[in-house]
Amino acid sequence: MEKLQTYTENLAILAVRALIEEAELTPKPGLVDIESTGSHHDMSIELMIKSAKSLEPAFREIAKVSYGRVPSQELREEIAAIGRQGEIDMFQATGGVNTHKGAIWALGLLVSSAAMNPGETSLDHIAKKAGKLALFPDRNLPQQITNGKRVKEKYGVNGALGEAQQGFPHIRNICLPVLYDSRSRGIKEDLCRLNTLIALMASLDDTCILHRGGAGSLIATKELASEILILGGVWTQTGWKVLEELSQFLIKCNASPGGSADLLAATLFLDYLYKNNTSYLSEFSKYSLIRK
Ligand SMILES: CC(C)(COP(=O)(O)OP(=O)(O)OC[C@H]1O[C@@H](n2cnc3c(N)ncnc32)[C@H](O)[C@@H]1O)[C@@H](O)C(=O)NCCC(=O)NCCS
Ligand SMILES: Nc1ncnc2c1ncn2[C@@H]1O[C@H](COP(=O)(O)OP(=O)(O)OP(=O)(O)O)[C@@H](O)[C@H]1O
Repeated sequence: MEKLQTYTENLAILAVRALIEEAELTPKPGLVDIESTGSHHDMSIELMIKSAKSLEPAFREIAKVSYGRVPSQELREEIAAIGRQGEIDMFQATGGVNTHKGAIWALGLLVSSAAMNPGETSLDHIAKKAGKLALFPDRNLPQQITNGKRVKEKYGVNGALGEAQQGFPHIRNICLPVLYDSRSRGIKEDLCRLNTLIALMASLDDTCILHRGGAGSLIATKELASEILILGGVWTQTGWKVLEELSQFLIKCNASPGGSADLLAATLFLDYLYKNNTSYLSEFSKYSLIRK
């Protein structure tokens, strides 16, 4: 019983920590970070941190109900109800600003999957099992039109739902390999994470960018991000110059890669599981690496 409590508690703490570390990563093109609010006029770093912390009870509850279970229709709907309560908690904490809706979705599913199989060390399996859960329909989903639904219909892209249902291919095939490859070159951790974000932006059909900036913005974002990678990464002088160009471009068209930010946070969460094998992490001190 005590072990279960420690484990589910730790998963929730790590999910919040991933959100805070994503927000604090600086610089990030178009997104909220420590030095800039990017293309978001109603957000700040303080608001992002407050929002992240407000989500801990929802993640804890998701971990608790998922513990030792397998993906099923019943579990899917239980998680959806908790996720929606998490959204309410977020809006309450932020005074109505959508700081983390997409992140609740991705991290909620991954927390659930990690709790289903305590001790699972394959990040691939955790991401794929989260995808199996997302394949069950949520029959209680409110029938409201969202920004994501609008652009998915208009441009025929997958969006957050498709990414999850496919078992998070961007995390498995791009983020984790890029993050680990960058680290193996001895690059500073912040730059490894930033390069991972850029690799995501070069490939993801981010409905946040499509909704605010249209197809032209998404194409240009992907091109500039790809150029950074071709130039050798954000740590090269020429790569850094294009990164600055990308930031200016996103601000100019008021677009933001919110979906990529969510998947970076989800990658960091999986990375903590890998590094710490959290199943029995008992000495973890709450938010130990998080700035006050
Ligand atoms: C599937 C969700 C994200 C709704 O998606 P939809 O595209 O309709 O909505 P919306 O535009 O409001 O939000 C999408 C968000 O996803 C992120 N995103 C955008 N593009 C992508 C992408 N290609 N891949 C991943 N995430 C993306 C962005 O942050 C964006 O803001 C989700 O909110 C939902 O269905 N929630 C119900 C609660 C639930 O089932 N929770 C279970 C896990 S907690
Ligand atoms: N550091 C970050 N900065 C900004 N957005 C982030 C960050 N991290 C994650 N996000 C994601 O970006 C999404 C918010 O993007 P955006 O404001 O474009 O969405 P929206 O509310 O659908 O659009 P709009 O604000 O135009 O109505 C959140 O759901 C969140 O999950």
